[in-house]
Amino acid sequence: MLRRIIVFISGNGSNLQAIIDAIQSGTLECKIDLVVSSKKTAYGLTRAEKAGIPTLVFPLKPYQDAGKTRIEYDVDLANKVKEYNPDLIVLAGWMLILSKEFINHFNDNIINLHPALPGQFDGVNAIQHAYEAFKRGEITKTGVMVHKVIPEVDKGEPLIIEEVPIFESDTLETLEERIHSVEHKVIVQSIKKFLQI
Ligand SMILES: Nc1nc2c(c(=O)[nH]1)N[C@@H](CN(C=O)c1ccc(C(=O)N[C@@H](CCC(=O)O)C(=O)O)cc1)CN2
Ligand SMILES: NCC(=O)N[C@@H]1O[C@H](COP(=O)([O-])[O-])[C@@H](O)[C@H]1O
Repeated sequence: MLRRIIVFISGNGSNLQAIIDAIQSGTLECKIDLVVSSKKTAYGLTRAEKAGIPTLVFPLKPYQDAGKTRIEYDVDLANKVKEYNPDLIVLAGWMLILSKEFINHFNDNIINLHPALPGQFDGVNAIQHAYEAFKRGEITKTGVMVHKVIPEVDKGEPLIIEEVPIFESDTLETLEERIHSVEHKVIVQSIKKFLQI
């Protein structure tokens, strides 16, 4: 029986595309049941639609505008996602912190892709922070990890960690390109490892 995943995005979706491509090439034997986006403008939604994958746009702003809480948002999102009973939820550029009220519905079956080494640059803009730290002479390398999702942001147990070198000749753009290339490989490896497929 094919294992079923749901992919969460908020933007470009190049990592979603890497998963789609791996499935279509037969490298990854699973099915994307749904792509969830926190942004209606996310290009990843176009990628999903082109691949025939159902999408759910679930922005936070209507909740904020209605004076509702992040918990209410998370509970409603969890109830929608639970209907699919996924084997795994993959956060691939999902830019919202999920509360325990969401996480606890899915029995630790949530993983997140983060463009930094464990404990190096948690949160948003990790690649930029790494580049600036390199320019200050504070680090010589960065990396990519996929980790289990727990309430503490980017503190979950890593599944895969891959170091990424930074060169003196790098610009932020060349470093971003190198990191994204590693991400597209690691995200597929992590799904295979987690699902043991
Ligand atoms: N409970 C968890 N939720 C999420 C995790 C996690 O490890 N535990 N990983 C993140 C992904 N992520 C880094 O890898 C990350 C994304 C976004 C933020 C953040 O500060 N978001 C702000 C909004 C920022 C914005 O709108 O630009 C927020 O949620 O208020 C931190 C880390 C996904 N969720
Ligand atoms: N803290 C989470 C975070 O920074 N995630 C990062 O968002 C990008 C999404 O790219 P994509 O939309 O092209 O897949 C990726 O670089 C991913 O590591």
